[in-house]
Amino acid sequence: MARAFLIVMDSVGIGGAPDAHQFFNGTISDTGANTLAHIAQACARGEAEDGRHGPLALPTLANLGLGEAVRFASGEDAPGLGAATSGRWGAAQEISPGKDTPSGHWELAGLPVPWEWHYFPDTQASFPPEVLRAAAEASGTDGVLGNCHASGTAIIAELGAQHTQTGWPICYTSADSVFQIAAHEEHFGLERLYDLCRALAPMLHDMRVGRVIARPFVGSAEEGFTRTGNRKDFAIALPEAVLTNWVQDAGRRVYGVGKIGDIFSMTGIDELRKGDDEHLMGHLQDLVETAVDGSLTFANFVEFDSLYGHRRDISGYARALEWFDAQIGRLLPKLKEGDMLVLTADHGNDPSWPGTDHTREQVPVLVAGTGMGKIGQVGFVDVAASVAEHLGVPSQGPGRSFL
Ligand SMILES: O=P(O)(O)O[C@H]1O[C@H](CO)[C@@H](O)[C@H]1O
Ligand SMILES: [Mn+2]
Ligand SMILES: [Mn+2]
Repeated sequence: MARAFLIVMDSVGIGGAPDAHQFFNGTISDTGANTLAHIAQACARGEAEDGRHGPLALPTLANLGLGEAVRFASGEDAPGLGAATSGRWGAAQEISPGKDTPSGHWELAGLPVPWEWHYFPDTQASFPPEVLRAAAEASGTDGVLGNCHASGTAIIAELGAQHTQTGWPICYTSADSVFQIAAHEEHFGLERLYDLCRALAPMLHDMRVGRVIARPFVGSAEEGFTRTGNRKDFAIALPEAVLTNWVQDAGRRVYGVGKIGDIFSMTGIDELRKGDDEHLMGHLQDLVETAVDGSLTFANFVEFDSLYGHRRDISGYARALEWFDAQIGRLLPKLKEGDMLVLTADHGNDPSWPGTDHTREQVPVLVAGTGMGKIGQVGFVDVAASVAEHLGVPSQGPGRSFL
């Protein structure tokens, strides 16, 4: 029986979103942002030489049609990424009014976000007094630090010492609909940080804030502060059934890999495997060998976004892409008869763009296992419809299969 592997390369956008101009932060819009093309162009110019060298080398993804998808979506060149030779390729546009992880994944799973997210303003005080009061009360402190838009690594460098002295949690946000709380794992306590996030989540979800995110860190003022892998997202619940539910309701098994569990609040997921991207790749390789007939494996590889996109690290992003490409190259020959593997993304995060936020872009849709050729223009929801059709389960969303 057919199996499906749906793999999200977090933030690997390919430019060309027709509504990019609407994503304007008061200084610059996302028009022209192009994560993949700008990385490839920087590599070709010899400007991404940290831990790697030369033009971007993604032979497996290029064979599946990644270079073609970039050129199709945006008209921009992706040097080093030649013509498709083995896969089916297209470019997908998002309609949800958000360029964040939940919006992208929900829509890829067949559900465009049916509401406007609440965003906190990029002003001197980002959060309203009642939210600040609730945060201080729930943490048992006299106040909170931060209360602003920030990069997570920058704000712990700036306020980490004050946090360990006062015990006050660091609350910050971004261009996404998020309320993030950074706190020291030992001084403040990891479980206490999770409890704080859990306590605040209902109030923030009622305001249509998509996620409350625990951002624990360790270290000292002398040695510097570093975030740990114990990040935890408390996401708003999905208002309707999505691909994972459709598959599960048809009596099939659904494997989640990485952040998928958090993003879908575990709805429709039978089994979740977690870890850093290297471990996730091990889980994926294992699932290609062991996932049961008729199953869906839904994976997210987040480090493109979290370690390199937000940090505006072009070399690091290129290294991560080259590592990922080599791993997928090892995995494809292990696919079984009847398997379909789809590679896509949830939004952009152009490391050459000003700021540290996501960028509104189209995303690639690369399909292995169902022949080759151009799919062309599709919507995010069409990914869910296509996976459902491949598995032979009823598609309940607005998408149309491109198979
Ligand atoms: O700068 P850090 O803390 O990594 O924050 C990033 O992580 C958040 C959640 O993915 C995004 O909204 C972005 O702001
Ligand atoms: Mn994302
Ligand atoms: Mn992100």
